[in-house]
Amino acid sequence: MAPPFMVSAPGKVIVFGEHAAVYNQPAIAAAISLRSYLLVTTLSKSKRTVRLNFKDIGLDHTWALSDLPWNAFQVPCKKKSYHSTVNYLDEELLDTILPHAEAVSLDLPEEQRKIHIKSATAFLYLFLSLGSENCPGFVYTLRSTIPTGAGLGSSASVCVCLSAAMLLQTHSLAGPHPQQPREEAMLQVERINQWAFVGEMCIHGSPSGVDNTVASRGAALPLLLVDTQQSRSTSVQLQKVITMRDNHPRLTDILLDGIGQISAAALEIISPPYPTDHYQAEVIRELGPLIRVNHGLLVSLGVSHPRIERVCQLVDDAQIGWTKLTGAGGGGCAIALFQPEAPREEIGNLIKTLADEGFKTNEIVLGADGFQDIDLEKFENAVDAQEIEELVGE
Ligand SMILES: Nc1ncnc2c1ncn2[C@@H]1O[C@H](COP(=O)(O)OP(=O)(O)OP(=O)(O)O)[C@@H](O)[C@H]1O
Ligand SMILES: C[C@@](O)(CCO)CC(=O)[O-]
Repeated sequence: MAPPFMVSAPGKVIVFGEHAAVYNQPAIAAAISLRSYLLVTTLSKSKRTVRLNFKDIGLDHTWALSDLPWNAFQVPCKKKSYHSTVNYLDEELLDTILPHAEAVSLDLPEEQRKIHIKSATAFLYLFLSLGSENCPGFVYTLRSTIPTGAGLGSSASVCVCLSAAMLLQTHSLAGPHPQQPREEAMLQVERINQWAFVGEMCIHGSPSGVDNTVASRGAALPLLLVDTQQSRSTSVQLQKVITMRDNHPRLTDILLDGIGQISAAALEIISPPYPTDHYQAEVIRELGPLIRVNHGLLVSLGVSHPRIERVCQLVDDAQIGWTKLTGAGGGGCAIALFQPEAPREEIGNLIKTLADEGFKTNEIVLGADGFQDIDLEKFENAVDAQEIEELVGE
């Protein structure tokens, strides 16, 4: 029996370019130290089931392997290989999956069940595409320290974990190992990324791929993250832009193009040679106004929220930095970049005011390390994000 193993992927913040990325504009995003962790346990031969235990969202469902629609995925014209590029969802395959995904959490309110069904759909699409009917039974236990629906790429990080785990299980990935040539390692990351994108399509409908790309590859920039604690769904925010574009195509395209130009300008500012300490301050001064303008355009697209506007107002009142929403908007998180000369005490006062008004703040650590030697039983039973972080040692 194969030993249990674990994979992990980070969340992200989009610094510039959300929404416009969906319309092929450039975007700049960074990985953060909040992560998802997926533990995969193989069952004994006699147990022919697959169990999804997504504890943070309260989803725990078991399917009999023989009940799943393997045949639909094996039809020669539908069969995908692990190295296939899949950039759309097959509606017929989705139809065969849906009754199985919709069998989860029948006793829960519709709002919560919707979240479970999305996760189950992404899981089943990947499992049936990459797995085989003769595989052993498995338990997939997921824990995440990334708040769900906060704009921090929780779904992409879950999808990267699922994709990486399934590619490992089918022996479609070699490594990573220290002697592995860089090109080979990048090819494997790209493979994980592509299948994660398939999972993202199951959850979001029409993602740009920026979230799963960051969760697969990583990147960096220091910021204050402010969680409005106002949950929302990315697909609803994406739909707002689609509707605006249907009603006002030229105007919407001007806004999206403007956001693309901001990302391109920001990329020039942060491009190599990377800023050393003595001109890091200059870089921040140049990026700051771009953050404010990018937010203004997102407000015009209709994807902000009164709680996000309150964060902008508090940072503006303190006159110590620039703010924008990050991710899909409609709630979720904002990011603040502080002026290099902003006094530490004033930043502290602002963080306190934000906390008093019910916002959760986090000075985010970028490009954090992976994990080692985790006690698997403690991991499964960890009560909350803090306990998971203590176990993984971040
Ligand atoms: N801890 C988790 N366990 C299982 N599924 C999760 C978890 N966190 C998120 N998901 C899945 O991701 C979906 C949330 O995705 P959504 O895109 O709305 O938010 P996000 O990814 O956090 O935000 P954004 O896409 O703006 O960065 C949920 O409906 C659920 O299917
Ligand atoms: C709103 C969006 O641009 C970012 C969501 O984190 C959607 C996407 O790129 O898929």
